[in-house]
Amino acid sequence: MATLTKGTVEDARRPESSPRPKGRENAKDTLCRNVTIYGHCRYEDKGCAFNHDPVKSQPNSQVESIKKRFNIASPSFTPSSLAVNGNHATPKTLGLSPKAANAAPFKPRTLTPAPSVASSSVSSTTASLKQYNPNAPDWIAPDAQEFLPQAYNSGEQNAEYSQSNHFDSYPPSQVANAVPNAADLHQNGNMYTQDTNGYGPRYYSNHTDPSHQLNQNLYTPLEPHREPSKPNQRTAKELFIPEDLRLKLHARTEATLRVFAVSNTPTVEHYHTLTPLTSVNQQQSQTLRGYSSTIYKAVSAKDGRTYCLRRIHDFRATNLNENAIFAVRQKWAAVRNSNVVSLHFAFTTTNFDSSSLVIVSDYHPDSKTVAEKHFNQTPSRPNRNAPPLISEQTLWSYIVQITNALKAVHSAQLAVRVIEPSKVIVTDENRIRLNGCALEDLLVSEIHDIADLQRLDFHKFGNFILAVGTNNMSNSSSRARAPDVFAQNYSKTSPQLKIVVEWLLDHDRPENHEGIDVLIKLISSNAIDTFDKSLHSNDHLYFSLNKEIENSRLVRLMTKLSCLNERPEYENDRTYTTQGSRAVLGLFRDYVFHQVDAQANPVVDLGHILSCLNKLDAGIEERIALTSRDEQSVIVVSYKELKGALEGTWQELVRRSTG
Ligand SMILES: Nc1ncnc2c1ncn2[C@@H]1O[C@H](COP(=O)(O)OP(=O)(O)OP(=O)(O)O)[C@@H](O)[C@H]1O
Repeated sequence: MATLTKGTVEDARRPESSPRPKGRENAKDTLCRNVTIYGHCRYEDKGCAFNHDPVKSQPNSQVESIKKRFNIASPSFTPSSLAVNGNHATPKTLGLSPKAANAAPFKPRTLTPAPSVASSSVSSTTASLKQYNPNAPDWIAPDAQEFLPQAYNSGEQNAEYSQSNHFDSYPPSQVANAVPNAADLHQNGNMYTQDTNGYGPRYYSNHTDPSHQLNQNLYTPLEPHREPSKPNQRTAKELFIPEDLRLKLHARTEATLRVFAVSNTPTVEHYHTLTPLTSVNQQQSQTLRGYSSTIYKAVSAKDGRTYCLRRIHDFRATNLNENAIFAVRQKWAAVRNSNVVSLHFAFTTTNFDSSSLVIVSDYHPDSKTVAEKHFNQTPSRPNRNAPPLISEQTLWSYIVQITNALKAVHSAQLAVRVIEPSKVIVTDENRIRLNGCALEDLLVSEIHDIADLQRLDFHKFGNFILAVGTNNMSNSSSRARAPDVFAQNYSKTSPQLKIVVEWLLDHDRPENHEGIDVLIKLISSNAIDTFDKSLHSNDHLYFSLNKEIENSRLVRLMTKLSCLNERPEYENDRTYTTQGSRAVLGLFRDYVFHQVDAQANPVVDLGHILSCLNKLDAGIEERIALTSRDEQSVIVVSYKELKGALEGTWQELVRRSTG
């Protein structure tokens, strides 16, 4: 890296001018500045009196020493104008320090052997500084661990990650405060104790040669092949999560956070901020064994998560089936299946205006019941007699998912008992979950044989498919005709569908003992199709996640830069951000974010910003010229050096932080 301070920048800005030494006596011993700056001097053969051979001008050991001393840590680099908190500081205050000015020829005073570049360390750097100027301030940041690619070895990878806490610079306690459930993240993913910017080893074991270094500063297009768009057709959106996915996740966040400004709902047990999800009309319907019910989302004071509370109105404690309450806590809470809404526990309360039974389950934001999704008549579908048919593919997907749910429930020696379009919720595109589990058990205290209840689950499952496939969830007389209507709708395209529905409906006969495994065989071919689609969608999410990894490392990087830049109050040192590594980082911030054009209009170029930050994060060898705002100081620095400066300064800050 070349550091050009006020003394030298004059020459740097004068296009390769002939040097004008004042005293020519010792000129032959002095290395020509054009050689220092440009690598050669045009006036070498035209009478320039200075020395043009760096090797001759210095004893061998000193050449390396010079290189080393003129680096980002060199005390002579103090930009003459670096803004403090956005204000342009006066060049006088922040200009070239007198000590640095004394160092103009960059000539070592003593001819001691220089330490090798490879073994640079705090002490060696400081030592060379002392040779250069014994009075140089010791503000140099401690050397950071440079990005040194390691041989990739999956077995050792985790060990390395867990040990390399020197990269982890975010104090865990602060993260825990900022991110809810950070403790879980620590346990499960050790997410915040890894290499800060997400860089661990990226080498394959047979590619240990550093010349095979990967371009880690580039976004990695992992998606499957598609027609490449022209550069002018590319948009910033391609760098981020797909718009439809973003909107979907955003809608979920909104649904979770949305509450009424004024609410008179009470707090029950440790659940507060109860917000009804059921409309008033829905509350009045008494579809649950004559009880009316209301669904709330509520926040648990214990863990801060949002749960779903189903309140059964006017439920007398004397009707309570204690065995069922116990089963919810013990058995149902243990059923964890991707197609069942997980139950947690149930309790009675008098905190509402009447005594109530409350069942606590997982909350799935922005979900609808199957009835709401498929049976609602809308103005766009005025012909009630001919609602659009649900596709065969969706129907198979529902069958496979409910079979998966029943497999888990029946294996736990339980029965669902309520499988209706209003008690199955759609939580994503065609993703359904049984939402009526344990309801009947809690509301009715009759004791039944579990095998009978499981058999009836199949029959109810068959009725559910009929209702969805015929777009009819109404009374039993129309249900009687449902199999024929269903057959008309689907038998031509999928005879197997008819066979499965008939098999399910046949379970109203007590002597039918065929269980879930027979059903799984019947639907196996379609289960494979559904599985394949699910894997495809999983892949798609991974592609999106990959982009977010690239972006999240930049957030961490920007967090560091923001913490380091402009800290005039730090240790009461108003010059903290205006010297050495911090000053260079300040210039880099200007270079990345505060670009202007020739007319001083701001240039906002996302591509430039992302590319610079990625290069910094990867610490590549590419060099850039950073210029102070008053254009009086220029420093040529590589991203690798910038990264070292950033990490070192950050480590220093974290060590001193009280967090
Ligand atoms: N666990 C849950 N997470 C998120 N939303 C839910 C959950 N359970 C139900 N909901 C939503 O609450 C609303 C009401 O659900 P509910 O099960 O009471 O259906 P319903 O049509 O009102 O049935 P009923 O008329 O039998 O009470 C629906 O919009 C549903 O999507």
